[in-house]
Amino acid sequence: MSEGTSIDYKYKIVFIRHGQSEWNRTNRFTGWMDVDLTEDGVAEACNAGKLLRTANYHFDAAVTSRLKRAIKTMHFVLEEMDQLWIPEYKSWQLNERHYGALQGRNKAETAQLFGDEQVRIWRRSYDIAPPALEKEDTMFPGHDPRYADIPTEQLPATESLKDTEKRVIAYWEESLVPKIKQGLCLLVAAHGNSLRALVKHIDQISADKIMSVEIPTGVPLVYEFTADLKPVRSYYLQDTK
Ligand SMILES: O=C(O)[C@H](O)COP(=O)(O)O
Repeated sequence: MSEGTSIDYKYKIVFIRHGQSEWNRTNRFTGWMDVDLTEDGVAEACNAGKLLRTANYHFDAAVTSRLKRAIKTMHFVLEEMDQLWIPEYKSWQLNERHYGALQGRNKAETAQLFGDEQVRIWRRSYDIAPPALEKEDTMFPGHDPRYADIPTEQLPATESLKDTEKRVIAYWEESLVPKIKQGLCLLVAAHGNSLRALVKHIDQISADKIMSVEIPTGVPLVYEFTADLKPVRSYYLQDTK
C-alpha cells in the first residue's frame, strides 16, 4: 500500500476482505465454496464497521461477491454504521479465486503431499492454476443455481491469479469505475485473491511483487484517487502488523 503523498484526491473507496471464515480457521482451500464466518470473523467485521463509523464514512452503495462470507461481512459493517439501507450489488466476478480441485483440502496436508514449493506456486504464482475440477464434479459452479445467469463457458473450474484478475478487472471497468466517476463512495467487500487482483491492477504491481502482497481479513483498506482514477494513496484503517 502506498502512503504519504500530499496530492489532493477526488474519489475515495473502501475495500474490505471478509472476516475470518470457518475454513480460514481450519486452514482449508476455500475458493468458491460458500463457507460461513466464524465468531471471530463476525467480530472483525463489526470492528471494521465501528472504525468506519468513527472515521465518519458514508457509503452511497456497497458491492460484494455471491459468497456469504463477503456478503455477511458487508452487512455487519453496514449495520454497525447504521447504513444497511444503501443499494447493494452482488457479482460473481468479485468471488474468491477459484481453487479448482484443491478446494476443501487442508493447506498443510496438501503441502505434505505435494511439497511446500508446489503449494506456494499454486497459492502465490501469478499465472499457474491448481488442477481443474471436472465439469461433472458437484463443486463445479455450473451446478449451483446462484450462477444460473452466467454462461457455463464463463464459469471457472480452476483459476490462476491472472484468470481472476481478468474477470475482476472487467467488473471494475464496466461497473465500478462508472459509479466512482459519478461520485459514489463505494464499500467493496470481497476476498483475499479477488482483492489482490484489484490492487495489482490499480497500483500496477508486477507479477513478481504481487506474490508477497497479503490482505488481512476484516480491515478496511481505503483508496484515494485523482479525477482520472490514478491512485493517490492507500492505507488500512487499523494497524495490520
Ligand atoms: O480461498 C482461500 O483458501 C482463501 O480465501 C485464500 O487463500 P490463499 O491465501 O491460500 O490464497
